[in-house]
Amino acid sequence: MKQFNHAADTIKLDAGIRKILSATNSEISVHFPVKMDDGTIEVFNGYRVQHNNALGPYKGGLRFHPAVDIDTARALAIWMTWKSALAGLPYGGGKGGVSIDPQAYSKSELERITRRFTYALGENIGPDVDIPAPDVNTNPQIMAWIADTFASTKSPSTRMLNLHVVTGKPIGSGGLKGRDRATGFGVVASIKSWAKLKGVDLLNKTFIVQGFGNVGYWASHFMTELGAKLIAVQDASGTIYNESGIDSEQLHDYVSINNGDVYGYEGAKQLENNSFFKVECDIVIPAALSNQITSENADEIKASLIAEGANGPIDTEGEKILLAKGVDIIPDILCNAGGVTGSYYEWLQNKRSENYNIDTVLEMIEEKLSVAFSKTVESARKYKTDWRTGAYCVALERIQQTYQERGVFP
Ligand SMILES: NC(=O)C1=CN([C@@H]2O[C@H](COP(=O)(O)OP(=O)(O)OC[C@H]3O[C@@H](n4cnc5c(N)ncnc54)[C@H](OP(=O)(O)O)[C@@H]3O)[C@@H](O)[C@H]2O)C=CC1
Ligand SMILES: O=C(O)CCC(=O)C(=O)O
Repeated sequence: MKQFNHAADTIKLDAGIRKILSATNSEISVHFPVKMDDGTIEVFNGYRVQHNNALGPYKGGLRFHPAVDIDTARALAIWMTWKSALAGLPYGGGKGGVSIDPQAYSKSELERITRRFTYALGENIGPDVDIPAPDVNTNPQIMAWIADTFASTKSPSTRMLNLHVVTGKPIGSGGLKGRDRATGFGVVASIKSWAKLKGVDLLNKTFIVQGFGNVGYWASHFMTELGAKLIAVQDASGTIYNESGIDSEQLHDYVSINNGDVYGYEGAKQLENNSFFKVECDIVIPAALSNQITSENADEIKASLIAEGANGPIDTEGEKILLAKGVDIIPDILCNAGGVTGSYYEWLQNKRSENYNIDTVLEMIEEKLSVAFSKTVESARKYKTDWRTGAYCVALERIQQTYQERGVFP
């Protein structure tokens, strides 16, 4: 809300629209029972927050993590509204999840948890209402279970018209070729735009990545393709470092047989967790959770660029320190918008019964992000402000325009 208020002041946002955007439209909290493998019943807490739908159906991921609660879902839903608006997509913002550690459950328990959660959400989601997608600890398999459960509540004649209730599905179930890499690809597309703007050659530039899941791995993959060198990675299991470079593909193979963890990878040495952000490098890519860079560690960062793959990785105090040091920050709502943009093309291909090829998808994502990057930089120049505020201003102006054209009530 601090970020929103600052941008709202900057563009002198209409007072009524400011009130509307300061509140969420709805906050759904469900408690649903699931039978465990041993026959006992557990009751889970799930959330879906729908912030605003002035531009189109609510859109945003579902997270399965012990830290998910209504506040997390609210912050993430609000960011989705700005992100979709900035990328020029016909969506509003929503986000949600279930408060669980998925590692504590078997695959069949996770399937039942996902299906009961979907059932509990009922008509609050739908292809033209609110369209979930993958986020932390959720994946194409989970999306397929959601699509199947949601569609099975419809009459047989309309079942197939409901599968795009979620994006990020497996390819065989209407998923988009390239949605798996869309967010990491978009992070690197934004870094390329930054490099072009600043006249920086990315060849041999060093980078570090926090989080080596979907976003962290694919960002590393595309950075490596450009000739940049990955030198440190941190995930929940620990921190690894090799100044001569870490092979992102080998690490990915290792992680996939090591319970998702980078810890123990032989091609690098282990570091203390609190040394991660101190690593001497050119670019930092946070791709894990929120509030990782704060007033406690912002001063330790030596890079000239932070590309926010994660949502909200830098808190407002940490950001002030970084901006004062002259560090460039590509804000989350721009930098990680490749994911929701890929989701948009999946939704569109489902609606149109089409099947895009991967080169077309990546081209379309890069084009949208390059436009969003230019608009952000222009807006920051116009309002003499930082890039995050510039990006918010673009998003808020678009939403303000729609309210002013249509009247206050969507
Ligand atoms: N998936 C998408 O399309 C999009 C994701 N995002 C954002 O990107 C971020 C990552 O999402 P995604 O890659 O999908 O999620 P994944 O679940 O695929 O990966 C999450 C990664 O974060 C690591 N992690 C978790 N907790 C910590 C911690 N305390 N310290 C360091 N690392 C940690 C995990 O480590 P471990 O495996 O050891 O638990 C894992 O490597 C999130 O902020 C998400 O909201 C943004 C836009 C789209
Ligand atoms: O793909 C989507 O719809 C949303 C992705 C997401 O949750 C995000 O951008 O944070």
